[in-house]
Amino acid sequence: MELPIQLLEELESVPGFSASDFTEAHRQVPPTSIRMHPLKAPVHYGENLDAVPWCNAGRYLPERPLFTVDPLLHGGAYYVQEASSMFLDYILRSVYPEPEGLRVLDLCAAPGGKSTLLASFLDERSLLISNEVIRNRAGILGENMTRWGYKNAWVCSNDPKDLGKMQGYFDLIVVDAPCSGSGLFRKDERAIAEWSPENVQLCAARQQRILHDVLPALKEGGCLIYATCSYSPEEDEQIMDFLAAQFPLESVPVTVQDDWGIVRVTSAIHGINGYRFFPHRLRGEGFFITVLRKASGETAMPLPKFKSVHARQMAVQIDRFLEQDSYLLLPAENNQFMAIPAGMEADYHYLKQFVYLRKTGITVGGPGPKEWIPEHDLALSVDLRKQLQTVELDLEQALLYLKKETFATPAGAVKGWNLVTYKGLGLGWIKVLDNRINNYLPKNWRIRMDIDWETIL
Ligand SMILES: C[S@@+](CC[C@H](N)C(=O)[O-])C[C@H]1O[C@@H](n2cnc3c(N)ncnc32)[C@H](O)[C@@H]1O
Repeated sequence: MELPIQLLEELESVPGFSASDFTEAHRQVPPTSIRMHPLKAPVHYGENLDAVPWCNAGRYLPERPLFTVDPLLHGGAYYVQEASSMFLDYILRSVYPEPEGLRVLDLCAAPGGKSTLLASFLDERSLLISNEVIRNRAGILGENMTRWGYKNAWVCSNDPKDLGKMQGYFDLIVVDAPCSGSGLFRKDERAIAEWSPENVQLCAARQQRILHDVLPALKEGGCLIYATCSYSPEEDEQIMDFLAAQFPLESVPVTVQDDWGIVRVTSAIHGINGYRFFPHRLRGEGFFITVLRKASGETAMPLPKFKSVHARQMAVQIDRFLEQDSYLLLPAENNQFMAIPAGMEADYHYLKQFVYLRKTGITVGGPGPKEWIPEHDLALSVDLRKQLQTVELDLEQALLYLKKETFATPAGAVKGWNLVTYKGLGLGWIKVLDNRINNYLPKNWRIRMDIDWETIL
C-alpha cells in the first residue's frame, strides 16, 4: 500500500503522528468491530469478545465473518462499525449525562453508523432526525434505521440548506462530513487513488458550506459535533477555527483516558479542542471529532398549531402488535399507517413544512380486505409485543426466509400471521396457509448472494 507522500509530509507537524509507525500500521489487517443493539442483541452476546474502550456496546471480533449470512445482523442485533467512530458514544455520555427530550439532527447520516448509535443513546422523549442528501444512500439509511427499530428516529433526504431553515429547532447537530477519506485507506485502498491535495481543498470548502447552511438550525446553548475520517488539518483543526471565527461557537472539551491512545489537539487560532485517532496508536481507523457549544443565537420557535391526523379508530388494530406505551398512528402512503411517539405530532407537522420525511416512526401496515396486514418495519420494532404469535427458525430456515424463498411450514407455526424469529430476534412475517407459507420479506431486502450451504450449516 503506497501512501500519498504529500499527506505523509503534511502530517509530520500533526501531534501523535509518526510516519514509520503510521506506514507500518497500514500493512496490518484492520480490526473488525461491531456495536451491539442494547435492546436486541441476545443475552450474553459478545461476552467473550474484547470491548472497545470508549463505547460500552462496542466489541472487536477476532476475524471478519461473512456478515451477510448472519440473521442477527438482518434483525438489527448489531451494527458493523469501525471502532474509532464509536467514540461518538463517549462524547455523548460526557456532554449529556442525562439525555432527556433532545431534538437531534444527524445531517450526513448514511449508511447509519452514527444514527443507530444516537438512537440507542437517546431517551424515549428525544427525537432523532437522520438526513442523507443523496437519494439512494437515504434508502440504505432508511433500511438500517428500520432494523434498529425506534419510533423516535425518523429519516429525511434534504439539502443542509433546507434543514437550516428550522431556526433554533435542534439541541444537537452531528455533522459527520463528507471528506477526502484518508482515515479509511487501510480498509479501502481505492481511496488512495482518489486522494489528492486538490480534493482535500474541495472537501474543506464543501464542509464549510454544509456547516454554514445548517448552523441556523442549532439553538442557543445547543451542541455541534463535527467529525471526519480525514487526517488532513484543512478538514479538521482548520474547520474548528473556521467555526469559532464565523459563529458564536465555543469549545466543549471532554476528558479522555491516556491509555486509549487518542490524541488531543487544539486548533491553532481559537484553541478549540479536538480528538484524533491514528491506526498506529489504537485499534481503529483514522478519525477526527470535536464538540462546540453555541453560546448565543437562534432560539426555538414555538411549534405552530396543527389539526391532529391521529387515526384513533385504527389504534385498536395495532394494540395487539405494539406495547401499549403511548403512540400515535398517522396516515402514510398506500393506505398504511405509521406509529410515532405520543407528543411528537406537532414536530411531525412542523418538520413536514421543511423536509421530505422518508421514514416517520414505524410503518405498522394497514387494513386489508379481511384483516390488518402488518408491515416489515413492525417486525423489527423494539416496541413489538412479546406475546405475539411467534415461530423460531433454525439457521437454514432463517437464511431461506432472508433470501425470500419458501420452506416447509416450521414447527410451532399456526395458521395466519406469524412473526419469525432467530435466536429470539424478530426477522419478519410469514403467513401460514393450509399447505404452505407465504414469505412477507420485502423483495428489496432479500439476500441476493448465493449461499454456500455446506460451509455455513
Ligand atoms: C462520512 S459519510 C457519513 C457516514 C455516516 N454518518 C455513518 O456514520 O454511517 C458522509 C455523508 O455525507 C453525504 N454528503 C455528500 N455530500 C453532501 C452534502 N453536500 N451535504 C450533506 N451531506 C453530503 C454523503 O452522501 C455521505 O453519506
